[in-house]
Amino acid sequence: MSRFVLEAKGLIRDYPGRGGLLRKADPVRALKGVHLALEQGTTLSVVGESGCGKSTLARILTLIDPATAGELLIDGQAVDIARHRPSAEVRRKVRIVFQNPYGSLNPRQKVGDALGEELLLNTGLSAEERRNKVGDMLERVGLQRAHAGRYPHMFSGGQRQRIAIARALMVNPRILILDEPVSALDLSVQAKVLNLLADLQREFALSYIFISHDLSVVQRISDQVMVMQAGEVVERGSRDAVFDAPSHPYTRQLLAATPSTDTEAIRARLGRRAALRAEQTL
Ligand SMILES: Nc1ncnc2c1ncn2[C@@H]1O[C@H](COP(=O)(O)OP(=O)(O)OP(=O)(O)O)[C@@H](O)[C@H]1O
Repeated sequence: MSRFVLEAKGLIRDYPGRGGLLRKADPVRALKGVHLALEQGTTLSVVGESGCGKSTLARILTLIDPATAGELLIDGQAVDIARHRPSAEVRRKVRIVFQNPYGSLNPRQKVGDALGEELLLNTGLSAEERRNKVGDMLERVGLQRAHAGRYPHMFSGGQRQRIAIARALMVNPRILILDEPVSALDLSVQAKVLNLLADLQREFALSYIFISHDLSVVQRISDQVMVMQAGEVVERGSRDAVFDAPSHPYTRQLLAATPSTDTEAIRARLGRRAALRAEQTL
């Protein structure tokens, strides 16, 4: 059996170009042959600036959108990436959490119903068993059983993201695709949600693809990091290798431009490396 829970090979995604009246526009190639391999129980972060193709990649890995070409393997088994909707099996194994839980939760549906619906669609549990499981999961993500009767607007942003994570976990997935999951949250709330994700990963042996433009967040959560620029992977490696000794100029540029105080240490190290390199070339 493959040691990778998720593998993508040569993923290509073309979007139709926006043409004018007189000319047909060329397609936009958002992914230009992306490879990735996610090991069981680890976190692989995908970083890069807006427009580099991160969300396109997330949507293909969850089979929300089809790829134009390439291969995708889940637990070593090839899945059909030309499909527009994931099969029930893939939907159970790979779940996505978006940046804005408000957008992904139905404002008119009680939280308990949103979570219970996952069990109704994917399991044969009775109403009482579903209620119990929903209550357990709400508690597990730091909320209360009674919160099941409330609507999404009655929660803070951080709580709503906990609800989105709980919903993603209802059917015991193996892989979570986290698409900028803390980018809309205040720094202190970010830290709590990141801690929750780390605890859940250990407890449920989850594997994460963590998509973010924020290097200080990526540094906290990742095992492996891959850097994307304009639809291509320009650098990949362990977190420490990428942060301590970035080999691609674009990665160095991203690190140098990261403003958060959290990354003072990164920049200090980068400065030390750059100084060392400069000394060596003298
Ligand atoms: N539906 C679409 N039609 C045409 N082009 C698209 C479409 N969706 C994305 N693109 C283009 O594909 C490229 C990658 O976009 P994508 O949204 O995946 O990037 P991203 O790194 O997730 O950016 P952001 O963080 O801003 O969401 C961009 O050039 C974008 O303009």
